[in-house]
Amino acid sequence: MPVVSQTTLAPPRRRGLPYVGRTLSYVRDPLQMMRSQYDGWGPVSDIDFVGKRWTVLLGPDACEVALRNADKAFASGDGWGYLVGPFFDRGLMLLDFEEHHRHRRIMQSAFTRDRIEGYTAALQPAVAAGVAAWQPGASFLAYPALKELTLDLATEVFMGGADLATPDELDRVNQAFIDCVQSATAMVRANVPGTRWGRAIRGRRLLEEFFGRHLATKRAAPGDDLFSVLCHLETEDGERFSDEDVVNHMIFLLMAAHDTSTITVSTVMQQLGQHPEWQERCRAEALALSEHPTLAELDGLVAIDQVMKESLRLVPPVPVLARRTVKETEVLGHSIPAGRLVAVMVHLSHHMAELWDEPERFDPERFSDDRREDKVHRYAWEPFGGGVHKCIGMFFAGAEVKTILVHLLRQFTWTVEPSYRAPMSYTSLPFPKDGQPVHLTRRPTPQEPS
Ligand code: HEM
Repeated sequence: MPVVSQTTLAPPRRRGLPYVGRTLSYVRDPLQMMRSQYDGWGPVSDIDFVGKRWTVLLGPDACEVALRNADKAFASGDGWGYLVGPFFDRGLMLLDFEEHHRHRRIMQSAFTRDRIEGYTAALQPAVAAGVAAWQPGASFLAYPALKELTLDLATEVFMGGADLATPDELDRVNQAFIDCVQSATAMVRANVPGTRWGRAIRGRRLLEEFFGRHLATKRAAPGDDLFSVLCHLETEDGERFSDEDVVNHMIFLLMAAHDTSTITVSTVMQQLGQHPEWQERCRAEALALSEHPTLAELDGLVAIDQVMKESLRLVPPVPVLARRTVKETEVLGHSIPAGRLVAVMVHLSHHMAELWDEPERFDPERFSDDRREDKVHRYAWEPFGGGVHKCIGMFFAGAEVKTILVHLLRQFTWTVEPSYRAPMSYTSLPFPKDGQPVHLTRRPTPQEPS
């Protein structure tokens, strides 16, 4: 049966500057760029972006077609591959179809509830100590402090502790990740010294060498950290990851987990700093938990959960998902040829007045049981994506974000100017360029948790 019907039209094309196209508009203000694209050109249209022609999908109906991928026309690896492929080569998100299914089946056992309970337990002392070391002040830069904290947590939970490497080496590993991620919107996409792409190539080499060097130790002794777990996973049919697979998956997992969780907590801190009533509600929940909250306790949080979801709505850490068509296909009456890069712009769905009541307002209760605005459309709220590539670390991410928030709320209070709008960078995953200052104060008489 033909997938593309006789009545389909090519998507309308919005022309921009040669080669650069709409890249600068996106980097300046992605939401504004998406809105103007949707209002003027509809849910399916073509643009030039970072040197290529892309079909842009906007709104939940169009995003759903690509993410559900019913006719298996959209490949993730070839889409993301254009943006960050050489640097996250053969990470789970870069694999497709049968091969993706096989690797995801093996990796799934690293993300069972039991495993996440183990990782969450390992997080608790590390978060408590990390947060306790913060030096409060009137212009405390929340974002870099959170980034350092989540990197330390990744070292603990993903790699099995700081014994693996010296602080200097960990700094180099961190920088290598940053270089790899920042390649996404590079205009020069070749190994030219001094360019983002060139730095990313060196970053990838450093990461391969780092994980390759520690692999034998992890293979030799089973442990509870993710690196060891990946080395020892085996399905019922005896399928395991090769050494190369483990290195590729580790590099991708650390990238996938790090900036995403950091920006989520950072957005929550901004919002709670501007909405003291919500900060107090969340603090009351945090103080009611045991010293080292279990996964079940974190699951029972109501206000903190709503605030986290609302922050992920306002600032989705992955605003656009990349795909490439492997055959001609159709989206909402528009034909898309084989081989076309496709940008699934989920960010806009989070801000559409058709889906959300006053979308620009911070209103966590929209996620409460009696409102559930996110249920208006299956793809209205999609910070973790959808379909077969939906984030495998979603539940772990929730546990990590909540753990950090619980410890922050117990140890500190903070405020943020009501008029403050974070100046965001969108050259890779979003982050506040000014480090997101907050007025942070240690709580005078921290109540002992019950
Ligand atoms: C708030 C934090 C996070 C957000 C918002 C997030 C978001 C996403 C999104 C949107 C995707 C889908 C990409 C696509 O379809 O193109 C994804 C995939 C993925 N994420 Fe996350 N992520 C987060 C945290 C994590 C963590 C903590 C881990 C691991 C511990 C992780 C591991 C992965 C992996 C392996 C994939 C690829 C899944 C596949 O292709 O089958 N993520 N994530």
